[in-house]
Amino acid sequence: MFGYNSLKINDRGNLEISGCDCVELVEKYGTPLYVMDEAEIRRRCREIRKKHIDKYNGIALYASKAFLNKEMCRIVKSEGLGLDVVSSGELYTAYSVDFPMDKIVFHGNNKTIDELQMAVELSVGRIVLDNFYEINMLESLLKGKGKRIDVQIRVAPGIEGHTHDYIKTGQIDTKFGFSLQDGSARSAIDKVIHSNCFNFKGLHSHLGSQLFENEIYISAVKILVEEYRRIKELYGIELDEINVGGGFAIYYSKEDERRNISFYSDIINKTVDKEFSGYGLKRPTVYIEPGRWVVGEAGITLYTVGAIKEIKGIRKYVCIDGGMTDNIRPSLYNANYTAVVANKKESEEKEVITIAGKCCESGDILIKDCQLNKLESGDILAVLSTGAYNFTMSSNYNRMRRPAVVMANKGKDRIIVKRQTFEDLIKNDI
Ligand SMILES: Cc1ncc(COP(=O)(O)O)c(C=O)c1O
Ligand SMILES: N[C@@H](CCCC[NH3+])C(=O)O
Repeated sequence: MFGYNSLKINDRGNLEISGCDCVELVEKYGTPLYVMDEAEIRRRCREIRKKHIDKYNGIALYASKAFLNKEMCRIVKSEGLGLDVVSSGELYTAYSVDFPMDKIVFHGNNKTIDELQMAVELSVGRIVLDNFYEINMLESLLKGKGKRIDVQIRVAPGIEGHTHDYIKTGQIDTKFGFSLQDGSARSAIDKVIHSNCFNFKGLHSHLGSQLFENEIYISAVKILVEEYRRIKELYGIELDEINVGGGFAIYYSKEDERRNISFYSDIINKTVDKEFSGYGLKRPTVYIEPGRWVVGEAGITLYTVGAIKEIKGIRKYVCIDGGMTDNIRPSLYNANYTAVVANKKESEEKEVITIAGKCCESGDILIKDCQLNKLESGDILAVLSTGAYNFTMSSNYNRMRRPAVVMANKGKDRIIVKRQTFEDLIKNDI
């Protein structure tokens, strides 16, 4: 269905995800409900293993901000990928299930002293240095301990991807990393090389998210290799690693083309081969950090249709029992999604509707003007490709309770995150 591996319509006319009937899932767990296809997540992890780790001797970190909870950590651990974390909360979640700490890379543009301390104490694999404030804090922490840690330095290469402004990160004007244009990256490199607290492993750049082109990674590698050449010339050092970040795109709606991992990993690795050998430099280990690509298409959200309001000649609103609290992306980035009716066969009778959430915001619209089967109150609606940046960006606005997350796997389902209760909502209130 739409080329999704996870989804099909079964004999009853119901949507099925990884062999689980969505109507039965709703009867069992209620709505709104996030459902993730475990087999699809694992298939994607294995594709990354085969097409990047094994093929190019590379390293892949799952960017945990896309979708994280204890069970996801266990899956990533069992598939042998590393983890990119950006906060002590993400790190703690991984720690709680014995995720191998040496496979964790700690990012972030404003890590606190407590976070750095935790990262050092737990001996995470790499810290990605983002600014001078952090370098100084880490040095003072490490000096006391007589410890040296492995670091990468994040640089902003000064190139712009074709994606929403809010999810571009490679341009000059960004809060992330050291600028290559104004000399701050070079000062940071100098400081790190001369410090006896750090083992400088390589440079990191992340260009943005939902990037459909792969040429942008060629540009990034070409810019970064210049620095590797300069570092060798100036300091006589050849760095072991290069980290090109994540950003690989997925299918949300019919404007999007589906990308496989090789579309990105081949061009990245081949460019690294060519550029580094071109300068007579040793080939560094290539790190990639996909988040969305691993989980995005493996997830759907199920809703129950409630109120339906038609403004004659203008618009028909079909309201669902969730909205911007479980999927902020349409309101935040004008993101497009695809919806399907999950509890009845496709019929001839179609209509153009706008799917609205139940929050007190006019902007709480999940999909504007989409064509669907005629819907009635009580029908089940599925929004597709919600596996990334939905659960992790959910909120309690309007005191909505965060939905449960169910893992579907070849006809079996299990709850991996419980639905919040009313008691959860007030438990920290004094
Ligand atoms: C440093 C870093 N790495 C990886 C990612 C993962 O991005 P994506 O989910 O687009 O692959 C992000 C988020 O954009 C990021 O900031
Ligand atoms: N949260 C964003 C992507 C940002 C990724 C993290 N740097 C999204 O939903 O598309």
